[in-house]
Amino acid sequence: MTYVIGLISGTSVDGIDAALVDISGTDLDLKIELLAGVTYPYPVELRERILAVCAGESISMAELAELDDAIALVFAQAAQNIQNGHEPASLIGSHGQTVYHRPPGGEGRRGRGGEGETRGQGGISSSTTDAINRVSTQPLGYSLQLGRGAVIAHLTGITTISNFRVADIAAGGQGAPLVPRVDAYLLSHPQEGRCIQNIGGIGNLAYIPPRRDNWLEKILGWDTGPGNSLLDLAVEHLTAGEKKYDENGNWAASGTPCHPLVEQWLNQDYFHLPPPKSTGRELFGVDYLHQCLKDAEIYQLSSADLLATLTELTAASIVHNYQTFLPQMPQQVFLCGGGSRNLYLKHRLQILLQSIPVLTTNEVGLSADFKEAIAFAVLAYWRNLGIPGNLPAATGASQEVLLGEVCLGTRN
Ligand SMILES: Nc1ncnc2c1ncn2[C@@H]1O[C@H](COP(=O)(O)OP(=O)(O)OP(=O)(O)O)[C@@H](O)[C@H]1O
Ligand SMILES: CC(=O)N[C@H]1[C@@H]2OC[C@@H](O2)[C@@H](O)[C@@H]1O[C@H](C)C(=O)O
Repeated sequence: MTYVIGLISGTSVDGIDAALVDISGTDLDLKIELLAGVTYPYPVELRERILAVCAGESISMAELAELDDAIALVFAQAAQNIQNGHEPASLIGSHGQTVYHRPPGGEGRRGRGGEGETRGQGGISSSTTDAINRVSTQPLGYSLQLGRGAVIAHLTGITTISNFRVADIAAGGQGAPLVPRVDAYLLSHPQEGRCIQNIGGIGNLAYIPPRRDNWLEKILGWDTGPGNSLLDLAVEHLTAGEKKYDENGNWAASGTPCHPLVEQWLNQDYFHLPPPKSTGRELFGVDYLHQCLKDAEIYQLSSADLLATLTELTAASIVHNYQTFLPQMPQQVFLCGGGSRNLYLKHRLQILLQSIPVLTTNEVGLSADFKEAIAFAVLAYWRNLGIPGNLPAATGASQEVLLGEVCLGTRN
């Protein structure tokens, strides 16, 4: 029995998902039990500051330091609170808050894994020379998550693992998505091929073939495009900030999607980029939404029609990714993330996927709301055991690497 806390706030910036998880096993025998799952909302002012930075607002180094301090503090408080009523945890895996993500080679383009190790004649190895030359011609990705682990470890007294993305990026990967390896070990099926589709601010999938033969080598994953980010921004725009999202998709359900607009938007580069690929609000954020609003003007859409059309973009982009980049369609699709609560979006996905059942991970015993937090608890647990956490087939990294930097707590 190992009690681990997983902490994450994602691209929706809706709050800190905290999960207290009892973990056992290592990979094929990995087992988790969710003991507690709570989303701790950000203080309003802090959320606004984070969203401004995510939208590209310039801030000074002093402001960046203050923001990191504030985020680390609320993450540490979430770690303390999630343990109430339970045995203390021995480890924390904290994703932190993404405020900037640049895929290798710049936005929307894929990274390239490194070459294998070939020793030179003395001096530094030729692979080191190759790696240095490669970085000078093919820039690495970059991903910044605030809420540094050292502060969380000090405040909680618990060893904290954080900054999970940088090692994969250093190996030429996208640094995201990182959950596919966890999804594979927790949600594979002996006969059924499955897609585990997260719908957070950004959508991302893990494709898990049936658990037979060399199935582990065939697992795939990448970011499909927008999840809720454009929808949330549109609702905030339409309600002057009164509402943050479209509850159950009810508003969108009262409208009609404009299919010519969806086709126009699906023609954009990101949706045709072959995996590995990752994205964020840098692409599917405020500027993208403003362009969508301009595109929509000629169709004179109602608010409901606009939301129905943005919902259709999310649904159609997910299905487009499956039809274009998967070796074959899955037998089942399991949704997770807050978007899995959007009943209209789920309905549209079911219509577009026809006979392929669209379920949620709740129906296979894994919390759709806290799966990402659980995943970072598992990634920290693996890091602590010296087990790599990335899936090179998903991120494009040149090799498996240990994910996360370890900050020792005083309590253990
Ligand atoms: N009842 C609901 N109806 C419709 N949408 C909902 C509902 N509950 C949550 N959501 C959507 O889910 C979003 C939060 O989802 P989630 O917490 O998975 O995002 P995230 O983890 O921050 O994103 P990412 O996975 O991209 O990092 C909300 O902003 C909202 O758009
Ligand atoms: C840089 C970053 O935070 N990316 C997120 C984002 O949110 C969803 C999608 O894009 C995913 O790739 C990733 O997070 C999840 C937890 C991942 O790494 O698997």
